[in-house]
Formats: sequence, C-alpha cells, structure tokens
Amino acid sequence: MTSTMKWIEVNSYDEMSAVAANIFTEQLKAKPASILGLATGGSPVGMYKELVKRQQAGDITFKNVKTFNLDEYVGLDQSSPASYWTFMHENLFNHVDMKEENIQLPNGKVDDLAAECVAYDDRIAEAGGIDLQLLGIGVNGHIGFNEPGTSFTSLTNIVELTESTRTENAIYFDDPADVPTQAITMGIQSIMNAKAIVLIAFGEKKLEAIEKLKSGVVTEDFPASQLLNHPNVTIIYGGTK
Ligand SMILES: N[C@@H]1[C@@H](O)[C@H](O)[C@@H](COP(=O)(O)O)O[C@@H]1O
Repeated sequence: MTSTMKWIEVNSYDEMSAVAANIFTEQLKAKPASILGLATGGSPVGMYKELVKRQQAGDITFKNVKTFNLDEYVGLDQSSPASYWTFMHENLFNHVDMKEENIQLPNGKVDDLAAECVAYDDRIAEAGGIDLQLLGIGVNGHIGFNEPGTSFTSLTNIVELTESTRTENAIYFDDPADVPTQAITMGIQSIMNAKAIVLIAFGEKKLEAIEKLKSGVVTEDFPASQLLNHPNVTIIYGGTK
C-alpha cells in the first residue's frame, strides 16, 4: 500500500505547535467559515495558545467557525474542571472570538447516550462535514478515545477506557479513581470522514506509537493506522529517545 501521509519532523514542542497553527491559519484564511475538528490533551495546548495569539493580533478570526470536539467523558458535568468542555473553553474558546452556539462537544451527561452518539454524527454532517481535524495519539495508538480493537467502521460511540488510558489521563483529576471508566467519542469512520487531518505528537512517550504508524501496517489493533488510508493526513512529530 502506498500512503500519501505527509511527515513533518520537528525539534521541539513549540515548533510542533507553530507548524500545526500554520496549517490551521491557512485553513481559516482559505475558508473563514471552516468546520474544525478539535482535540484535547497536552499535545494541542501549545497550538491553541498560538492560535489565540494570532486571533488577538487580528491575523485570523473564529467568528464564522464551527468546531466539533472528538470526545468527552461519560458522567461528567460540562462545568466539571476535568471535562473536555472546560478544557476547550480554558485553552481556546474563552480567548478567541468564537460564538458559543458554534461550539460542539459530545455530551456525556445525557440519559440517552446512544441517541447522543447518532445525533453527534448527524450534527457534523448537517454542518457540512469537518474540513480540518486535529488529532493527538495515545501511547497505545488510540485516536479520540478509540482504543485498540475498535472497528474501523465505527461512528460516534460509547467506549470503555483502558487502564493505560485512564492512567495517562489521571493527571487531570484530583484522585486517579475519579477518572471516568467510559467516554463518548467520534468513531474511526467519523474521523476518516474529515477532509484533512493533522496529527501531532511530541516526546519520548509517543515515539513508539509514531514508529508503529511509520511502519505502515494497517490493523484495528492500532487505531491510528487507519489514517494511512486517508488521502490528506499530516503528521507533525518529534522528540528524542
Ligand atoms: N482522548 C484524548 C485523546 O484525544 C488524546 O489524543 C490523548 C493523548 O493526549 P496527550 O496529548 O495529553 O498525550 O489523550 C486522550 O486520551
């Protein structure tokens, strides 16, 4: 299989953030009413900071942008300090000219989670589909919260989090036992539907996952590997052993 994946190696987290911010800046300049797919975690924080600076300098605007986040924990209130809703507001939305009604995250606190999953994919489709999707990667190759073994045809769904993912994400909670056991996440197919994808990964912890992706083997045991079948993916990565 020949993949068209574009690889950009960087020397620092800041460089990764700037290169990723450049891709988002170009997207917003080319299409001010872009539909962006956004991610949480430590990886995108620097890129969000950079985009905030650029928006505040008047270089870009989010006035007509709509965003869809990849995932959210099940059972947390939006206002919980550890929710992805809070993360996104603190790191990006509160500091740029986004309209609150244009912000979407899956809601993990509804009674009918199955209906919310279907509705989330519908909302993305109604908006016209995601133009540019940002991804991080879990050490086990998860994207969004799609853990190893997830079907490549999955749409937005409810997942059981693996112990490794719960441990990785425990830093955002006062007590590791508070990390929810389930999440609602866009599926692999929902992610693949995006017109373009940027995946960012920096640091020793992520090297193994990046090497695995580079090896070119596509398998459901390594969720990110399906990206090799997408026509427009850029991987921005770096870090030393
Ligand atoms: N659900 C998120 C993922 O979307 C993210 O990519 C991953 C890596 O996070 P980090 O960037 O902090 O390493 O963490 C969580 O599991």
